[in-house]
Amino acid sequence: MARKKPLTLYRNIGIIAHIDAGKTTTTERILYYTGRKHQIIDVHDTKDGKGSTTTDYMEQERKRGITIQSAAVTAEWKGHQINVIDTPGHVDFTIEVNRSLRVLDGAVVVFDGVAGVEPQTETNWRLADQYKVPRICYVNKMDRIGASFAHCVKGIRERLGANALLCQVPLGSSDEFVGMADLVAGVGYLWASDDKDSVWETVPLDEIKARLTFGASADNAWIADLPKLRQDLLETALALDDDAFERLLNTGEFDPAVLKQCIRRGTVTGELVPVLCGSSYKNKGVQQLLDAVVDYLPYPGENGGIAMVDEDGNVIGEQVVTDDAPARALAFKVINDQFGTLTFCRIYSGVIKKGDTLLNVTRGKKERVGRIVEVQADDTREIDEVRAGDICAFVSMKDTETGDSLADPAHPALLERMRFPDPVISVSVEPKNRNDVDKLSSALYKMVKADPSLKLEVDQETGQTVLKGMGELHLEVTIDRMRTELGVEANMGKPRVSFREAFGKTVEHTYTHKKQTGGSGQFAEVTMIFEPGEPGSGVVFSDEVVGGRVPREYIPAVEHSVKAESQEGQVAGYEVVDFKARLIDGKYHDVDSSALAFEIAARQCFREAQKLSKPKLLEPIMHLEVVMEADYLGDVIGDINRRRGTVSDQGHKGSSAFVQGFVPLAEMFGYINFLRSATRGRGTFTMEFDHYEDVPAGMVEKLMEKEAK
Ligand SMILES: Nc1nc2c(ncn2[C@@H]2O[C@H](COP(=O)(O)OP(=O)(O)OP(=O)(O)O)[C@@H](O)[C@H]2O)c(=O)[nH]1
Repeated sequence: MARKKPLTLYRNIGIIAHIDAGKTTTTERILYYTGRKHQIIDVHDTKDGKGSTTTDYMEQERKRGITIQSAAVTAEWKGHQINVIDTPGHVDFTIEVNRSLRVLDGAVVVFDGVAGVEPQTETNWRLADQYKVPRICYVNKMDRIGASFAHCVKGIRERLGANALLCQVPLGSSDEFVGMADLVAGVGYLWASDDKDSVWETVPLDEIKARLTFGASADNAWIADLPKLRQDLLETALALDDDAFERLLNTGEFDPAVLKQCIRRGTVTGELVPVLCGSSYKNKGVQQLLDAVVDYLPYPGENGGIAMVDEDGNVIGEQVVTDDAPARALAFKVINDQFGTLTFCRIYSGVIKKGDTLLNVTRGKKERVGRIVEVQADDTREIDEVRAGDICAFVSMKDTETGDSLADPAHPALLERMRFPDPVISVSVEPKNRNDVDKLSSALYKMVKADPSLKLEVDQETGQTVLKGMGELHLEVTIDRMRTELGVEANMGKPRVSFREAFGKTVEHTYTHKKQTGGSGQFAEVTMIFEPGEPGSGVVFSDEVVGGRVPREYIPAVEHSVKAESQEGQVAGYEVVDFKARLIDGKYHDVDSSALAFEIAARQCFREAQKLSKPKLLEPIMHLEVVMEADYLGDVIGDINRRRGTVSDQGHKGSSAFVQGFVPLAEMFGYINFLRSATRGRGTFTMEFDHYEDVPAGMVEKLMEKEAK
């Protein structure tokens, strides 16, 4: 069967922003205006427990009012199929944004018109840069008191470094926000009311001023400048087309279709970032935003295909987005709910039908395609086939995890993998009810499978199950979700920092393992050099033995033993990272040597060498940004210094102040409580992992004492 809708009529977009900028509200309006939903339920209402928005369907989302789970929803607009992924704003869930960006073709970045560019917007913006995702900026909440389009645009230009192209400017702000000037079409839109079905009147640009009755606040200065702003837009956009640009300069004329093509080309290549405005809550600007998604964001493949890699991750080719190629898809999210496993995939090429068999190339396992569903948040619709460019979920796949490549078994190919950060914080987890041990481990396994920024370990000494993640909230939410989604209740221990250890200097060391027990004995000797490596270089083993002084068959035992032992360092039992272990010499005995003897010798050699190397303890350092009223700035900075932090930037944004800096995670537990009391509940902060750093010499014991409590 041929394709029903050409690829050019598809848009796979993400909605990304800082927490509370209005992503969920905007997604809800998109669903309303595209006719998928007939009643608007506001986030305001759900926080009061009055209803449920389509994307915030999980209980704890309603409770916390933040979108934890990103959900993919499908909508139709002017003949286009728009797949929207709503992503959470909280930094502990960056992973959600990360994996969405990997499979999307374009993004709408939502700003709170009052707050402007916020820390998480910056983080997400940089991620979108990394994945080269074309963007449109939508300055939301123009109806709020204090909204300033000018301030927001300044932030987009200066803090994000974007070549912002003003395609719209607001007409009025806060309760005077009545519409917008569309600089591309050269007209203004004035809404009759805030009602969701309110219509707008289209007014010529030069009549706008006369129609507006409100005063000249700073953010209304635009209104006097509309003709100039339009000229700026024309010149910036048409500069991408030599002929059109020349015509504009010589005659003042241009073809509106060419103007849109230029904006589209500039957006797709990342040279331009169109800026729009509106108020999703007051139902203004969402239809225009949808128009811009269709007009300016790329269709699947317009911006190139997806990289294919070899087993070491080296790029070996590109898969073009087309139906006429073997099936290739990337799993970007796995959700377990009461109906089983949903594996969300982006199809890059080919056609996949119900009943097909695919190869999970990453794991070398076959997967049968049972049911295929298109997802409209908590509502799913079954479909028979999916094609290049589609986003869908496969039901009941067994072995596929986030980041895995699926392909036609006759044409396997690995697609570029997603990168996930290592977790920096851990908690011990035990079942509330003693009989639930098995249920808990299977639930934890499911959670970890669905979220690659979680890790599960067993503490060697205590035998406790340890869950590792990206932040306190991340772990709390995971435990909460196990309860609500899988019905397993668990108790969490105290959150602990994932410290690491490293060799302090290069050490050469020999260890002889000799044991005589009755008959046969044990004998092995190894001489090894341990060298500290660059951050991120990992554990590298090299066999440099000459003349068979350690027989070949025992070398894997040495390597295995060093790697296993590096999981528990000599400073305080943390993983030892980034070193090179060189096996340079050794001795053996014809009768008494064995793999086990060499394993023991290597283990002891590693332990003693690490102790001799003046080992270092490393701790995760977080990037922190705090926003508060200016009066509290001094207290907040003083506190950062007390927590062994450093301030990298500080300043004022309107009546509020901000401070940025770096702080050790070990000093940051419960920071929210400090901030609440120090700022009378008005301060907010975001924090994310930045890098590992040596713990200062005098602090190691103190920290370890604190950890032991
Ligand atoms: N005044 C005003 N409030 C808005 C607007 N859009 C959203 N809000 C409100 O802002 C709050 C946050 O909106 P959400 O849509 O939940 O924001 P979000 O970005 O999805 O938040 P997270 O999912 O928690 O990251 C809610 O109380 C919304 O009603 C707007 O245009 N104007």
